[in-house]
Amino acid sequence: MKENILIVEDEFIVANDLRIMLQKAGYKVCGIAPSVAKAIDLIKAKNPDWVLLDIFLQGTKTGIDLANQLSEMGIPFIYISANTNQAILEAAKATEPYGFLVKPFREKDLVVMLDIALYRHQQSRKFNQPKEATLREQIEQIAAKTDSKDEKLKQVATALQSIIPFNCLNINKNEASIESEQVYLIKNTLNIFQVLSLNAALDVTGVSHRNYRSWRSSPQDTGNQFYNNFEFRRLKMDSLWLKALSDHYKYQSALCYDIRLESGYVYKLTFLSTGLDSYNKLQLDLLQKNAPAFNQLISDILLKNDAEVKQVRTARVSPAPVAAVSTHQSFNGIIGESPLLKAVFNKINIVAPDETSVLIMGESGTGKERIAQTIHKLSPRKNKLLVTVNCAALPINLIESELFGHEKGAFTGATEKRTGKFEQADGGTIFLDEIGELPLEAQVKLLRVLQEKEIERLGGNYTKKVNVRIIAATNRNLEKEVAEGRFRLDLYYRLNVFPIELPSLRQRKEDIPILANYFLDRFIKKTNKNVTGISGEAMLTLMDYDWPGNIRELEHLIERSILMATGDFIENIEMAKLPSAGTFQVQEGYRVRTMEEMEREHILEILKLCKGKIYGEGGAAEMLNIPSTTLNSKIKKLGIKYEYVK
Ligand SMILES: Nc1ncnc2c1ncn2[C@@H]1O[C@H](COP(=O)(O)OP(=O)(O)OP(=O)(O)O)[C@@H](O)[C@H]1O
Repeated sequence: MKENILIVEDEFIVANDLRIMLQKAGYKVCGIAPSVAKAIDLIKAKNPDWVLLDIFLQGTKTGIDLANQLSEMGIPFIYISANTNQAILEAAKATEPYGFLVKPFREKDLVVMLDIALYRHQQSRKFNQPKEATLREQIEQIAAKTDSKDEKLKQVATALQSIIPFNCLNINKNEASIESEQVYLIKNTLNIFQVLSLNAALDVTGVSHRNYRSWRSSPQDTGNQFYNNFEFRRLKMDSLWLKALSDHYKYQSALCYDIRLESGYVYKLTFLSTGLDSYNKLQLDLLQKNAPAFNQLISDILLKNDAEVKQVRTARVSPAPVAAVSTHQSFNGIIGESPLLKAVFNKINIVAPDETSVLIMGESGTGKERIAQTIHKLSPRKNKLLVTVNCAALPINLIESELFGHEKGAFTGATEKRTGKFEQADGGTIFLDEIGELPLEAQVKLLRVLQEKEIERLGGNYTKKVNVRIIAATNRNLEKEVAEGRFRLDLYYRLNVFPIELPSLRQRKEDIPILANYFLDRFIKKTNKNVTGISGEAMLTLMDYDWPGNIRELEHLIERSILMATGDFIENIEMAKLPSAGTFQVQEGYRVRTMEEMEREHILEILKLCKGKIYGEGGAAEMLNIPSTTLNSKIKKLGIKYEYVK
């Protein structure tokens, strides 16, 4: 039995057409609502599994207002609207729908959109549940320990990082006087959490008790809300204490959430981050879902011990020389302990045992391939092959034959039958690196492998079932590739079921010492140099750099520095010079575009500019100065479709 769907649409004819299409596709339609109020009534009465909703409806409320309520109720939804105004699309996108279908649409588009949406929803349900349970369990375990309250709070702060990254968390009883419970969990430059009482925080920031008391009277009604960038600056104007704290520690965004205890007391959680744009609605939803865990944190840890919170002063410590040691704490060979990386480990643990496709996103050199290897190693497929394909390195005319194989005589030069990478990976995993470089024709075939689990060799007229898990990686923004017609939307949705975003090295600088130490240890074993460590000064140089080449750059730099070192320690670090403007450099991993690709991009750009018009005055043919018949045949040959131009 297919899902029960509610249609929220004020145009009766459109709603009725939709109903007929859905029923034909086997779905049950539990009602049609022309307004948000009616939709809420129907949701209560009929309990739909999904909602299809238009944006502009009868009454004052829009589909976007309803979408926010649907998220709170945990009901997935898809927009169906004729509206393509950018600002409205942005607002709709922020509600995180499972899809957006632009009217008018074909019946086939609706069915495909729903099919993909259902699939993604099933997957996200599967992966979200254990995450919520984990935080509750973790806090339960920490609360049960015999450690001191400060120690427990530090452990909680670390555990929380996988859900909400922050540099400071303030837990504060509403309407608290200066003596009452409030605590600051502050991450210092060495990535260690410190527990500060209010008095200690005042001390560190140099704010007097008198000032604080007078500032406290200023309105603090932050509610459940996030404040990035400009909003954060405005928030600071409302609370001078927040301003003093944030200016001292350089916080630039906040996420506020109120927790009501059974006793009726309300505690305010304020997460602060040094990032400009660190918080979003998704994290507010996560806080809401994890409210019982925070309740427990306050009741079972914060309020358990009435003794004064020990004052710990922050101090900027210059790192001591780091000596190379041969034992490294690692997560299956992935070095690093930053909360951002730990969040990645958490995701790997969740997804590795599953069959789901994984999409790893991150800048070049952040370790995407290493993550793929670890997922394979921790999966039930570990005893089978992990086949790696670098899509960017394949010659464009051989990509399909490389991936799917070919029969003898399939094309000129195909003198032998060839088994493709997918067949080689049968039973195991295929890692498709730089997936954003895959041409559209190969994308269609890849989609087929994902949907039907079968491949077709070039020149073969039969299909073959394959059982392959797909891990893909990209350093491109695939959403942008989709928007520009270079990447198929349906393939993107299929691949993006379980995204893992790898932070750049500059986002997790606290990992630099441990990584540098790891590479140092690895390389000194290979040389006969007597280098035993990195000086504190040299380490500061490493910490101050921005690392455009990420871990790969650090790895090469340490190798070079060992060779250059003259004493026991690496004292001098010579950072690579960035190419000066105007110098053309082919970076590692960069693929030179073929003439055909450049031509395709150029034509697409002009077509967009002419809004798809080919012939006549102001048409693309005129702009490109070629006959429209030539342009037409190029469009066909290059596989440019009308929908890419819109
Ligand atoms: N966390 C880590 N611990 C230790 N070494 C790492 C880690 N991450 C990456 N490396 C090393 O850094 C180098 C670059 O990593 P990798 O090739 O996985 O990056 P990538 O993101 O796939 O790069 P590209 O996008 O250029 O393909 C490799 O030598 C890898 O072994």
